[in-house]
Amino acid sequence: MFEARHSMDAPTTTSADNGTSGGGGGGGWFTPHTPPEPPAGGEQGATEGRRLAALRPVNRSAAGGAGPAQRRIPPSAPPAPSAPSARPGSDTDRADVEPAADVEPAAPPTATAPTAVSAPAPDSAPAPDSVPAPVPPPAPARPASPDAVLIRRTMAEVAPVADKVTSYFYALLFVRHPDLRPLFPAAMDTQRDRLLKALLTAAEHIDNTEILVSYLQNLGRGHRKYGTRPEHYPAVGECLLGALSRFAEAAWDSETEAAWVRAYTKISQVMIDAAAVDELRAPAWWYAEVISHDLRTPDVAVVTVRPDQPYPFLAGQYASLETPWWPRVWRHYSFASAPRSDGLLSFHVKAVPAGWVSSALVHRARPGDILRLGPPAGSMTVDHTTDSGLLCLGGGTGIAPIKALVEDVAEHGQRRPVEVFYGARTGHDLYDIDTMLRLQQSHSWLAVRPIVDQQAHLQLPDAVREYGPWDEYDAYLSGPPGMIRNGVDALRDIGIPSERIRHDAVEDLVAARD
Ligand SMILES: NC(=O)C1=CN([C@@H]2O[C@H](COP(=O)(O)OP(=O)(O)OC[C@H]3O[C@@H](n4cnc5c(N)ncnc54)[C@H](O)[C@@H]3O)[C@@H](O)[C@H]2O)C=CC1
Repeated sequence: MFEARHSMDAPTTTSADNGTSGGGGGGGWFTPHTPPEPPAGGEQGATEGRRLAALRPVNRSAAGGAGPAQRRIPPSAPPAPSAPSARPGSDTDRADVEPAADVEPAAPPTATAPTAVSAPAPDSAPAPDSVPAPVPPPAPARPASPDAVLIRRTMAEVAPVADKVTSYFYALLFVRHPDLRPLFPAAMDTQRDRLLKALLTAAEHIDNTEILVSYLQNLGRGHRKYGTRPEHYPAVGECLLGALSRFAEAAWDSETEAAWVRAYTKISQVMIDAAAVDELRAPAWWYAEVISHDLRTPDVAVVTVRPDQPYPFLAGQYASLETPWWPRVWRHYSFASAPRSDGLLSFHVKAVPAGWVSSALVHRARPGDILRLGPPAGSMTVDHTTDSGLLCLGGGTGIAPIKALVEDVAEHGQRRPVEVFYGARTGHDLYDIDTMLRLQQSHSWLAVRPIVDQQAHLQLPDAVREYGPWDEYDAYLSGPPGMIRNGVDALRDIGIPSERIRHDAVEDLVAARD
């Protein structure tokens, strides 16, 4: 729940679960814009009192609020946040996967799971030597557990009224627990949108402990930056059950309620435990000062920042990022370089209409501004235990992590072939082609092929079919959701097995315009 993704946080996945499951049709999982309905009084108070006790996870955390790292003072005071004057739209630059691809609004833990569960992530914060293992092929389907059956039945009933359930849930949460309101962004549209999507995923994956736990651990760690504390979880669970029982009347009975209580207790416990472990070794967030701001086109900027503390990550991963102008609104951006000796991080940001964070980063951010960074996430990383070639498709600003992967291969000194297909709508949109061509000049194992839609009269995935063979290659895709979907189809068509195709989960990339 809760914040789904990551948001994901934006989970990375292989095409074996390409993130297209669930939530795509029907009930408006991605675009609810109806105003919240007021909660219908306290009619469920007594029942939910019982639930509250049942939902309370064990608090194993040594902490509860911000640890020492969170009490840091930014190098210089960020500008005073201003209240949003318009709805946050979709910062489609990867990140918003809030989609809008990137939105990652602050939220207390709402239980949840990704609509597309990501490839298992490492338990610990990524370190340069902790490359995630390749994702194993999916296990053969097992019969659903009784709890999963009940949960899915609930989800099927609420799917057509997803907007209402989401609105009701947040209304309930903020009326009953007004102290939690400050953890969320001022405008809640995107957050409302994410909740049920996450629930749907939880329902779909409740039996898949390995993947679910891994996802939830990431989610728990990622929630630290919101100020989420263990005691928030029961409140969220209570309101979740309140909303589900109201809108899934036909399916709801004591057994169903018990199944949800078990599921939520498990979900919240995994998140709380992961956050507690993470608290011992990493800050909940990093302050990062903008060091340079390079406007490459009227709407694409390369933003380079210096974190206030060491920031370990792997090439191919991404971070959530908050600007001082839109507090508690987070978007995901991929690191555009492999880790550098000077500790600087770069992001490629495209301003999109109604994309609050991306527009601020492109049009407002200047050297000296202070941003906040969440922990690194994602497993679209290079497997250095093999010498397979890398077939990389980067569409638009999706070239950012591809460039990082190329640098990573270069630093490891292996002579493995890397073929980069860099797609853009027009020649002007190939804003990073000079960098990519310079890399090609320096490395004989690297081939960079720009594909301009207007000139080639075809899009990136189709262009790849004309080259090859790709039998000895692992594939990496990064770009808009449509490119990922079509790219995965094209690559499977030409014989690359799903488990050798890596990309961030499509949900996390869903942009309003796509
Ligand atoms: N900024 C970042 O760090 C990252 C951004 N992204 C995502 O990349 C996207 C970049 O957006 P833009 O630069 O506006 O890219 P764009 O929309 O201009 O597309 C770039 C290229 O991708 C291909 N493409 C687009 N849609 C396609 C489709 N439906 N089927 C097949 N091929 C298609 C085309 O070749 C096109 O020229 C955003 O959705 C963003 O969320 C992904 C990873 C990292």
